[in-house]
Amino acid sequence: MQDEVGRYVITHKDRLLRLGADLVFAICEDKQAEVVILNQGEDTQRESGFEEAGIQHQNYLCVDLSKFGGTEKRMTETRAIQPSDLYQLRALAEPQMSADGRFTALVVIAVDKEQDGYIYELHLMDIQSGHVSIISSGANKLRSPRFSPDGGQLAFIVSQEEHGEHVYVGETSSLSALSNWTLNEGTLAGAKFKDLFTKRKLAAELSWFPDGTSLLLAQVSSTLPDVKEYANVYFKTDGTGLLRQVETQFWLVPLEGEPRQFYKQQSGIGTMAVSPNGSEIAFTVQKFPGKGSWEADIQLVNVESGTVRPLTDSNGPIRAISYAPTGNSLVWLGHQSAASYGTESLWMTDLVSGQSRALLPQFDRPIGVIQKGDVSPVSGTDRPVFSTDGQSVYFVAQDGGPTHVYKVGLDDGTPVRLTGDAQRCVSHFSVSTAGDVLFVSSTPDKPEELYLLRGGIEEQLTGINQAFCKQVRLAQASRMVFQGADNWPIEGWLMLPPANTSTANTATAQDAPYPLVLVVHGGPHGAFGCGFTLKHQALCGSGFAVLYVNPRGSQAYGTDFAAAVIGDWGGKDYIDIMNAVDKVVADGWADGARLGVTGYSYGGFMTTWIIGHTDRFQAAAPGGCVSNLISFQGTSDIGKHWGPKEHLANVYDGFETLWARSPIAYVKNVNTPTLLYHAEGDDRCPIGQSEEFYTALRDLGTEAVFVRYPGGSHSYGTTGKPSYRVDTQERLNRWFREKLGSTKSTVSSKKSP
Ligand SMILES: CSCC[C@H](NC=O)C(=O)N[C@@H](CC(C)C)C(=O)N[C@@H](Cc1ccccc1)C(=O)O
Repeated sequence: MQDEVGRYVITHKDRLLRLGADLVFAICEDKQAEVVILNQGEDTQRESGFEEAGIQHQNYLCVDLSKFGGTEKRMTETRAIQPSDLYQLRALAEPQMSADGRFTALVVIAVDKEQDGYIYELHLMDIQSGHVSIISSGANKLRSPRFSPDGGQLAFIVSQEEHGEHVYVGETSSLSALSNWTLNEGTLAGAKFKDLFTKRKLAAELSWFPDGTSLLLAQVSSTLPDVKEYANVYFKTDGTGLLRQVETQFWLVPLEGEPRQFYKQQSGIGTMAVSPNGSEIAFTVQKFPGKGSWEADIQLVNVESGTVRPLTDSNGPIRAISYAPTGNSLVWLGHQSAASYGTESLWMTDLVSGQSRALLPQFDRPIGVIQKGDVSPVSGTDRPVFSTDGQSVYFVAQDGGPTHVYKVGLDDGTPVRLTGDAQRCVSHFSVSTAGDVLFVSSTPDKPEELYLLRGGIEEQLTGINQAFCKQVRLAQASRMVFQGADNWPIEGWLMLPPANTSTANTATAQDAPYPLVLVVHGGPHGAFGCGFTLKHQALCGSGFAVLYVNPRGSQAYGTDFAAAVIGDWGGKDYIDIMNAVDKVVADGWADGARLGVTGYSYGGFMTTWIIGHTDRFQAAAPGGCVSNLISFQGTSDIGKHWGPKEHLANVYDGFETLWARSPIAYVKNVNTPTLLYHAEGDDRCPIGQSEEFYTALRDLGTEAVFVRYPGGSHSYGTTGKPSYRVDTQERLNRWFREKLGSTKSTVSSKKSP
């Protein structure tokens, strides 16, 4: 305890006794560290099997050292971060706060190395005392924790493979008195939980009816025959596979008594919400299920009669719907554009007229979580929330790199940013009735933690990844603005390998120029941002500088910027990217003779495009790439409706245009050693796209390696088997080390990054 600990928090006194209480007290007194015993009673649950689940439950001990003002110092020995650190990192999701602001619920996800899967925990924290009860569902996915309107109950869903999906509910006060519990095979042995409702498959969400006596759940069943027959242009979706016959049933599930099915339909649903008086449900449906396009509509169903009323006649996607407290309108995320680069904004629909209007007509930025780093296997939580007085709406938006929580008045259209001005990424948020904002946030050099914004003051509530951060050297990201084609400003970030010192995470300017790996994002209408990205950190940990930029086409810089890549893949986007590379080489940060390039999806397209147009890179690693825009249109799940809009050409009357923009057309020019990687189950950019490019490279005698991951989907790199995720990054690190080396080279003057 070298003055590193400000407060020693112990959950149960008997644990301290086992450690030798007198000795601990004496050391703490000597070092002026405070001892806090959260629970004076005996720790009767300690042998609940929680440890077997492989999670360290002392996580919150680390947190509070900084929260309570303890001096935070780095351990004397740190090590380079590596791909397998995915096994150490935790993802945080779906934060919720009880109505009285006393409790928070949070889903914490860890990687289970042995089972090659994920472990889910529900953390219930008493904000005042800091006491945390942890309910582990092990390898069973736990989601949708929701407090009842008065905060007295907490419900959540656990998916248990062959046992179906279970909805559990318990009293918040009893749960918060628990220490740690492990959920086994459908029962919460000994805990004060009710196993309320079970179905084979439930839609993602769970909602309380306003009187707190029942829950809304949607059951989804689907069938897929052996021999499939399709008569629509659309027949598959990446991630879920071939189109199925789907039925959705809405259930009202009382805490006491029999569940009642009040409506069913022969199609799936998107999101749903309960009206403030509980009489009606709003839900979204796909508008043209056989077309594969993204238009959705809102429908309303009466809970008593089961009658349905269509509300909207929308031209674009609709998701994340929320009722106004008056029950007169709904807000949602989506857009009304036919373009392939349509950016989601914040909309409000009047429940009488069905008319919709944009609440942020001048704020041309994507609303919602569009990037959140690459650790978490689950999507962001970004449903807009009305203030209790119904006069304004809270939402998250990405403006350039950072993603923040904002608030907008219903009639003023000007967003006010609420979260601090750090280069940060808010990935999940919720708002209490008192207006407290609970959110999960990360930065390029700090993984996800939970924060509370109350009365204008922001407080970090957890330190779940803090112990890990103290073990490793993390690279910092320096924001830069480059000059792109037509002199457009192009935002990017340079990360340098952190110095091998025990005192700081600072980069070693004296070691420049570094071998550099350029990383290109997907989309092209994705965007890099400020989320913690293990890919970037692990490359830096291997000794590379990492450059990532948002070329034209990226979201978060306005519609015109996103549109500027349409019909021009490999054109000015390529110049934007290469100008950034030129700049960091010219400024002495990167060694122009040791350059690597990698990217996924559209980033894989750009990687294969780059090596067909320049020999400046010594190694390339395209992942989940598109190499042939012609075969893409007939084989990708979105090929037919999205491809022609993006490339302004289709296979029948724009063959030459598509060919001219296809990396495979330039494969003869490639001299760069290339490692291709792809998931075999990818239906977005089917593996044939890599097969075509790899086959041509080998046929032409160019050095190439092809790595195939069984199953999975286009998103296997964040949602797939952890061992495949780690393997991918280890191969990338090895490939670039082998081709670029990672040691210091000589020369060069440099400017500040
Ligand atoms: C629902 S249509 C959106 C398609 C989306 N493009 C957005 O710009 C997309 O899936 N793009 C693929 C590549 C394309 C099929 C050639 C892609 O790059 N996906 C990336 C990232 C991404 C996904 C969705 C929206 C933005 C970026 C990926 O999956 O990593």
